[in-house]
Amino acid sequence: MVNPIEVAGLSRRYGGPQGFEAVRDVSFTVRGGELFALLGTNGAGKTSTVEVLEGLARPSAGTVRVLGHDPYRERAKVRPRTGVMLQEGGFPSDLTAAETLRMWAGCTTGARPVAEALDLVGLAGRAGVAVKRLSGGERRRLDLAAALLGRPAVLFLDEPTTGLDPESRRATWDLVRSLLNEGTTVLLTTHYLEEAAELADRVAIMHAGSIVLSGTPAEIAAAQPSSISFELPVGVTVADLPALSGEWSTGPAGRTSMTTARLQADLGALLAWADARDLTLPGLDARSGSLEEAFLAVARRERATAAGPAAKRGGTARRGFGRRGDRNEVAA
Ligand SMILES: Nc1ncnc2c1ncn2[C@@H]1O[C@H](COP(=O)(O)OP(=O)(O)OP(=O)(O)O)[C@@H](O)[C@H]1O
Repeated sequence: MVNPIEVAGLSRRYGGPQGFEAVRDVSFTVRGGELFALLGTNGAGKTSTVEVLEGLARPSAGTVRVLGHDPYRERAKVRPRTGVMLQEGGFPSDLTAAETLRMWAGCTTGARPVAEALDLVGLAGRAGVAVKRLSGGERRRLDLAAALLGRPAVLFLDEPTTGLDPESRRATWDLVRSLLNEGTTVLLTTHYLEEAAELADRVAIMHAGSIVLSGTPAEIAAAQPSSISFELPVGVTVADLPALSGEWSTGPAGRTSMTTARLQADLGALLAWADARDLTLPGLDARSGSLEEAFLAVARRERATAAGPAAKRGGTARRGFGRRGDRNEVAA
């Protein structure tokens, strides 16, 4: 069976052949009923990638297939079976929420009843309110309702919960989970790592137009080192601490920390050392690697790259990071 989303060697350039390459040789597949999350810092190329999948732009190189079709050339075949929630919906501000969806339903094959779509996103009580009077979070939910009108087989969600309060965000997650259970395939971009960890079957972290890390959230987290940190007790210096598998260092906030691939053994040894001296380690924190750590490591490398002489994108010198063959993939 064909995967609902197939991306092979995708590149996207703005400004013609000599222009700026925002997406470079990106490949991934999304299986049926799966949620795939694209993560990355601002400007990493997520939206530029998703726009090609949505059929809004043509690739400069490579191929994309959505439900087995080219979403740009075969838009008429793909569009009725996909739902798209852009970063900005841009609905006319004088129409009410219900009128907006009715207008949208007019252009949608086999649309759900408007009342059902409003109910799904928790806006049933706001049906008669003009878009301009909805809060930012309510507008975001109206965008989602519009994307769901056509009962799409493939749903593109570009930062769907930006501006939502924590309760609405969780309600949206529940809705996305129920759509996944019904077999919908979802491509999500988000800046909320908790959201990706909650919802995604697989994630890819983009940097400077390329995928630099991909796998399940658990695989990515497990590939990150764990850490131990605490405040030095009075009268103790870093030199007094036991020698463990990592190096101790003291950060600007005065916390002493160590990264380790052997969290349990190192933590046990540290606690035994403290017990033997009757010491309390204030603010002791021990944590396993996380998706957030992986993301921050990518962002740190980005800053280091940007500070170096090879920082210019679109030029020839882009040393070391994110190049083909230089990827840090946890799993393909
Ligand atoms: N129309 C355009 N013309 C030229 N450059 C563009 C255009 N649109 C985006 N870019 C550039 O392409 C790069 C990728 O942008 P894109 O919007 O895809 O990133 P993103 O990962 O979605 O970022 P964000 O998280 O901020 O939404 C950025 O450097 C951006 O400035």
